[in-house]
Amino acid sequence: MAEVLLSAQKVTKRFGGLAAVNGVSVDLWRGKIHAVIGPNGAGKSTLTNLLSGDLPPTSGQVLLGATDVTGWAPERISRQGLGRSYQKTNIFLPLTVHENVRLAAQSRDAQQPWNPLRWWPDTRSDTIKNRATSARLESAIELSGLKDRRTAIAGAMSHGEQRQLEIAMTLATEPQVLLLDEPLAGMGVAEAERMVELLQRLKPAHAIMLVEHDMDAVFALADRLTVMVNGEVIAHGTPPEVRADATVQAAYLGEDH
Ligand SMILES: Nc1ncnc2c1ncn2[C@@H]1O[C@H](COP(=O)(O)OP(=O)(O)OP(=O)(O)O)[C@@H](O)[C@H]1O
Repeated sequence: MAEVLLSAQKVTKRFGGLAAVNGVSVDLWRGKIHAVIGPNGAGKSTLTNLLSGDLPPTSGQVLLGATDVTGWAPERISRQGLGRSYQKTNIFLPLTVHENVRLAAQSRDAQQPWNPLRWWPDTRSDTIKNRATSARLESAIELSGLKDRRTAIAGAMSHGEQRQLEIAMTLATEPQVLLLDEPLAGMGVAEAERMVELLQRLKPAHAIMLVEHDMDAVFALADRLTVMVNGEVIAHGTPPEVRADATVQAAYLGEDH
């Protein structure tokens, strides 16, 4: 049976007098893609930041599995199993695909200060740790579809491949929950199709929240949608339910969808 891996309950974020996110609740299920859509300034990025710990909520609660992570630092939430990609690429351009993903995989080890084996150089435990890191690294490269590009310099790759690499780096930390902020932004048709395939590959093992402006991709991928306008949820449901919603039609989707 599918499980809820992340539950945001009535989260609110105020910036002075502005409620950028106002009492929003979202459940993310393993094996499901939950898209959050809305016009510019609707609060989608702010909501993502509240779930990842990049911003503390003014009120409300965020549960990761059974753990209340409200107010935790992003690194701690990441260790607890949440990975996110950002709108702006986070990769090291002079390094290869392999080197970038290795850094991300190693960052997971470096994030375990309580692990006494971490300080033991050249021992069997070190070898075991390195093997675990390598396994994470290889599976992230494979899953992201970059197996044949492992020696490519990141800065010389296409925009679409750079976004794939960013997802590979997120996967190297072995997240259960993935928050993806506009993974298709700026892509051509072929690149967007490749990214849609990648998201479909990631779906079975992860709970995914997708913030995306490309409505064709959203309606092709999403199991559930939340529609935000001015920080508020104006509709939520399955793609057919949302498409048929008169408020959504008027406020956002227009007549094309
Ligand atoms: N750090 C901040 N300080 C003050 N206001 C902010 C801050 N971050 C966001 N806002 C405001 O909060 C509202 C929601 O912004 P947000 O970036 O979350 O929207 P969005 O739906 O992600 O938009 P877009 O689709 O353009 O990325 C906007 O009015 C924005 O100006």
